[in-house]
Amino acid sequence: MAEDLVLDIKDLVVHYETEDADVCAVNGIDIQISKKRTLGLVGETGAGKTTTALSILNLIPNPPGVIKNGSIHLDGKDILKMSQEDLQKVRGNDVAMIFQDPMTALNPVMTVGEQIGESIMLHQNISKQEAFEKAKEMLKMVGIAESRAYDYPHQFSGGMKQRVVIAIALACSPQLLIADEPTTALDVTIQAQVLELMKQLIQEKEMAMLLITHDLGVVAEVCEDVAVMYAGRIVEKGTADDVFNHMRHPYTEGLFDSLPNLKQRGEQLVPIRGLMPDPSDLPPGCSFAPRCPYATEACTKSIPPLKSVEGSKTHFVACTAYENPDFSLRRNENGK
Ligand SMILES: Nc1ncnc2c1ncn2[C@@H]1O[C@H](COP(=O)(O)OP(=O)(O)OP(=O)(O)O)[C@@H](O)[C@H]1O
Ligand code: NI
Repeated sequence: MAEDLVLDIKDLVVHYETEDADVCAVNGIDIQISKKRTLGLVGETGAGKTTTALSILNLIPNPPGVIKNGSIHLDGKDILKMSQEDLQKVRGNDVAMIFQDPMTALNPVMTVGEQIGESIMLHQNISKQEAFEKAKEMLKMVGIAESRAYDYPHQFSGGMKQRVVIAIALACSPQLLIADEPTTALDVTIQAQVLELMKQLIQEKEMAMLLITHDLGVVAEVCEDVAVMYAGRIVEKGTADDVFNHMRHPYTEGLFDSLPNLKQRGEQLVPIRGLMPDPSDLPPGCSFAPRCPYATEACTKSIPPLKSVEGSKTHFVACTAYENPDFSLRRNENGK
């Protein structure tokens, strides 16, 4: 297991120190991802997901961003201690990142074949001609006819553009693929196809993937492991089965209750009351306490650590309520 570890983040703390505030975007998180596995990082807007992703490439804009603490090992190498030169190599060869809007990653005045070919040439010492032939193969791999290599991005639909972006990302055979809301801009049916493709490629190429999303439906589709992030902390993590079928954190329950598109739900949608706290002014104790239907005074006293759930090696939760051994979430009561 340990030798398969691709990404190992320990106690990462990232702030944005702006003129008028100290934004505590990421407040001490741990993430591990092994080969052939996908971890879904879920949470509301502003939870710190993208900040976490950018940290992995040491791409936090500085100023105002500052990585205050932590280590990030990629295949055993500490990213945060690397020289700029080594970092550049890692960015091109070991990690690839895909964003929500495929157009930002594509050049409108180059054919997609040329663009994929260019990415291949950055990593392999081959001629333009050979790279173009390989680009065609990559297109086929992502389900696009080879003949389309001669077309320009605007001739493709949104879903196909994102497939092209995936082909470019995979041209360097990265060990880790970071996908930040990769399908949010796509239609639901296309979304499922692109996710299915990514899932299949992770297995085939023996990569690891960090999939960032606010959509638990997407996580259910693709991820073996899940980390739920709230106000810069991971409040619950585990296998998809742990988090979907045996959830422990009131925030996770809140996310499920407010979700429109998960199969097993017959109930009414209930949004989580209130808003996530301002990360430059976090409340004392558990950050979710002000919105939590189960919160007691104890929850506002100290920040609950992420503790392993009794009897499980994979499931962790950060919630003071479990100091009472009889506590259980409303959703779990019937199932107990
Ligand atoms: N350059 C910046 N300067 C100041 N604050 C920033 C900067 N970038 C992000 N933040 C703040 O850091 C916090 C975390 O932002 P981040 O983008 O990591 O969240 P996220 O979980 O990815 O959200 P979303 O789902 O909206 O993409 C937010 O409060 C955000 O406003
Ligand atoms: Ni984001």
